[in-house]
Amino acid sequence: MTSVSITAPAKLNLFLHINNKRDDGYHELETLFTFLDFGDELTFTLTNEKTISLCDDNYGIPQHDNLIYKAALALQSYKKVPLGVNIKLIKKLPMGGGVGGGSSDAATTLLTLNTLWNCQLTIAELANIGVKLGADVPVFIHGKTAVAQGIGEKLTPIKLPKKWYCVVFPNVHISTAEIFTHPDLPRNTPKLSEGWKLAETQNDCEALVKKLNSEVEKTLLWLLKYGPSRMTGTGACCFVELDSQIAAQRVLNSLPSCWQGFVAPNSAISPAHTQLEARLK
Ligand SMILES: C[C@](O)(CO)[C@H](O)COP(=O)(O)OP(=O)(O)OC[C@H]1O[C@@H](n2ccc(N)nc2=O)[C@H](O)[C@@H]1O
Ligand SMILES: Nc1ncnc2c1ncn2[C@@H]1O[C@H](COP(=O)(O)OP(=O)(O)OP(=O)(O)O)[C@@H](O)[C@H]1O
Repeated sequence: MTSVSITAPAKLNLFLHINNKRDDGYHELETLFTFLDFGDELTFTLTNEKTISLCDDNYGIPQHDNLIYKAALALQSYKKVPLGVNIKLIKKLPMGGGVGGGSSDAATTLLTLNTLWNCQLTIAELANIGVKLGADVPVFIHGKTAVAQGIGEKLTPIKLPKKWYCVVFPNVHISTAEIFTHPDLPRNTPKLSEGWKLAETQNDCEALVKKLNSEVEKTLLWLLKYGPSRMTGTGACCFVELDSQIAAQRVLNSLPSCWQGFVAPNSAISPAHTQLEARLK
């Protein structure tokens, strides 16, 4: 049976501005997404029955709630696919960490099964299925470093220099919904003007998350020793950007044992796309 392993990469929000709250409760954002060359590992094995099954070393998410299962089911129903799949997940990305693990798993599932099940959907069609699973899924489907607007689905690709990141998970899981519904969240950052500079941006969730979670505040302060530190998404992961692998690894080597972390370079194209393309050649 055909079997293929593909990475579901982490993302970082290099900045995250909240411009407005919409009537449906979602927020208008401007955010810069970059992918990291590090992520969950998903192995897909096709089956002749229509069953979709997931094996995930018990991460505590029931199968029917898992975004991987939901993504596979959504594509199978949309294209009336007569085949099934067994999916094995090796989870490396912290859940509720702001690195988009669940969304990335869902996007990698849609991209890979589109190929393995020969669905022939376009990227736009897959993103349309994906956005119903989460606001972050489309950027992983498009797979290019981009500034996102809307709720995160209107994407403008952008080029960034290669950098290395040390990403730290302070062992607190933060609910995205809790932050977005909090009365103290700032929601009126003006839209970016032409010629904006990264140094003039911020993460609008950071002050609130720091106030609610002292571990996040401690992590940001600790990282400041090595360079400007920032939180990704609604947290809890925080990162520092460095010019070399050696410098990033040095930060990780001195990480207090109460936190976890990883080092990775950014990747202009999502590793999931690069791996799938290499497989198709
Ligand atoms: C904050 C980010 O991580 C930035 O990348 C994302 O926008 C969140 O994306 P996500 O986790 O895929 O979000 P969803 O699963 O769609 O939504 C989680 C929760 O966040 C809120 N949410 C999400 C995105 C957005 N633009 N406005 C929101 O208010 C939703 O009301 C929902 O209650
Ligand atoms: N395959 C999956 N991996 C991780 N979380 C999943 C998955 N499927 C469903 N979820 C649910 O989605 C929630 C958010 O998970 P995720 O790891 O994507 O958070 P996050 O990194 O904070 O995302 P974001 O930055 O997009 O808000 C989890 O708490 C979990 O309940």
